[in-house]
Amino acid sequence: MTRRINSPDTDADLKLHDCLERVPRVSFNMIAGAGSGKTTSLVKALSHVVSTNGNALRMRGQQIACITYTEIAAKEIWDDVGNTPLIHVSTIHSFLWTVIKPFQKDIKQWVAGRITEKCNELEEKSAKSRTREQTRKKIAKDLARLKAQAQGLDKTPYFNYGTGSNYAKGILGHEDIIKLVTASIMENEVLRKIISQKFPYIFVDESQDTFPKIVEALKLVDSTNSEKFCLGFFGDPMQRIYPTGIGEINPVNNWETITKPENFRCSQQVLKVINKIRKPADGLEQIGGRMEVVDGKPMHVEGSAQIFILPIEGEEQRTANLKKVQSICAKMLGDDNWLQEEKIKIFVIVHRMAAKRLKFPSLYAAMNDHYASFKEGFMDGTIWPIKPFLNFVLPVVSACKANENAAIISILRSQSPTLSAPSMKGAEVREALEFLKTGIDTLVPLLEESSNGTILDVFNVLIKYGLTEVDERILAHINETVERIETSEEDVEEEENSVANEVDAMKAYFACPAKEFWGYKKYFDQQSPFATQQGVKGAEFDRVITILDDEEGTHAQFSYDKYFGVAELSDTDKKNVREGKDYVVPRTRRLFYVSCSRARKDLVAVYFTSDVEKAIMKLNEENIFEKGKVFTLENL
Ligand SMILES: Nc1ncnc2c1ncn2[C@@H]1O[C@H](COP(=O)(O)OP(=O)(O)OP(=O)(O)O)[C@@H](O)[C@H]1O
Repeated sequence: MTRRINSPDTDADLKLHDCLERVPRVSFNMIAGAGSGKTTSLVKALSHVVSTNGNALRMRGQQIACITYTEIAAKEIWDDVGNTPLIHVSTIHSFLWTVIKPFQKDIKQWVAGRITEKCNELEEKSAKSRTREQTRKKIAKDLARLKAQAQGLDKTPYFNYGTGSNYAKGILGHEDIIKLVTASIMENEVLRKIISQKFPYIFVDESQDTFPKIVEALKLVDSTNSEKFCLGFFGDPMQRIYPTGIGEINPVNNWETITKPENFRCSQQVLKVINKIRKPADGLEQIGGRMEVVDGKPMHVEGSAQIFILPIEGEEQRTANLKKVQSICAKMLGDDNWLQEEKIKIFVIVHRMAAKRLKFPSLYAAMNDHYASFKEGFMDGTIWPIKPFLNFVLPVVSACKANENAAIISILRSQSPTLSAPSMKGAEVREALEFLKTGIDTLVPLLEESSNGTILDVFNVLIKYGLTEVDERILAHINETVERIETSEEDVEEEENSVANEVDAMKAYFACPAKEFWGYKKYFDQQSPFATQQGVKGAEFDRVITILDDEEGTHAQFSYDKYFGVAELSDTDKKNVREGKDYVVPRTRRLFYVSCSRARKDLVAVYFTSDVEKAIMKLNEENIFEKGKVFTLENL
């Protein structure tokens, strides 16, 4: 068992354990600030149920469900609770799929309805007089595709869950899974009973970012079988990052609300900063702070928190200044770890900034700037254009560099179409291996640091030597057989997802230097010091640099200049304020809160702004960082 399980029970833990033991069961909502040990309480609750009720659950074939926001978080919790089969830890999509997958007949029926719904939407759009001819052409194609899929449904034997829906292939994407399962739960009492019987406990971590529809559906499962079912949410509305998240969850009458006043993560200086950031939002002030045993006695960790306000300047100058900040911190704090990449974490607002610094800017731009459908899957490595690199090129070239011949042969055996010919025997195998060796000898130099080889060059080698299967969609773009249909500008979503954009993205992708994939891989494997401010929820690090830079961000959602009062609010912002809606200032405050609260010991904010003078004035007024902890270019 790990540290999390071993940390002492707090009052909140005792209250929670009481909810778990009471008959009839009591659902609860744990709401507490950053680093207060919500995930720790969750892990301890899981362990508590296993030890008090495990045998009964085992006998009835029941499990405790724990829903996390990311696969990484799921793995961490899974490791924490010691991998027991009584606990089902997964992301929400994967959990919902577990719930619905036995009902294949109903899924097929729902898909048929969904296709009809999509067709109706398209037909309505096509019928509108302002729809342009080009858009109509695309709609006609989409309609034909959907109708073909509807006809092919009978032949689809089984539906599965994937990243994007492809009904003909029996794949349901994330969006469809959410729609399908929430609708089924809301409409079907039997399904609700089945869920609560199979999973008599369902816990949701990071509940502030859960879709409202899912919360509603789970609440209904709770009320359907409340005597024997326990639903528990663990969250912090101040840490809501995504606009689709529910934020605050309204408890139902008989639910317990559990709060945690402490912060166990942050040093004294960091705690002061995050309390001040939070003050204008809901005023919650955490107490305590990180403890360490010094000379046998538990002591508060003092730590440090400072901000550097620097001019925007060019990209190179910014990178140079960031290095200088690290040097100053090393000197000021007497800690050389600030100079080592693996000992610090740098939070950027968008991946693009990390991409520039890790030397994959064109690859990033190709996958982000043209075609909306590629964006999301690029950063988690799930989109089809990059699969041959992740599954074949990078592992093979790495194995070549390390002289691991057995690994190369094993990859080729499982992937190479040249080797898969059923008739291959004796001499033919030898010849094929020679041929593949020539292919690999041609491939490796294309990925060298000194090479100008492009991604298209790499694909040509893969195809010529039959090193690995290349997806039909990639082949179609290489052979330029994908028709470039322009869409009108009247529909942004349509525009972002048009075939023309896919063609542009693939063209830009093919032209990228292949060697950029090394930087991408480092980032993707989380081996670089960079992470995004949105992506670090739930994590913690000793030394944190968080970069506040509106120039780098293309997100209109966040603006540090507006947050600090350096830039004026736009008319839309003002309208949102008047209407009491969420807007850029609270949104940026929450992002700032999440990133600063990741620091266990030292926190450095580096704020790049076009108006340094005004920023200094505003920060001194705000007093988030103590006097003497606001530095400028002169201090570097
Ligand atoms: N009862 C406790 N005693 C001592 N340390 C604790 C306790 N609970 C949690 N911690 C430590 O505090 C840190 C934060 O815990 P945890 O990640 O569970 O907090 P959280 O509330 O889920 O954080 P966040 O919402 O900011 O992601 C971890 O290092 C954890 O080990």
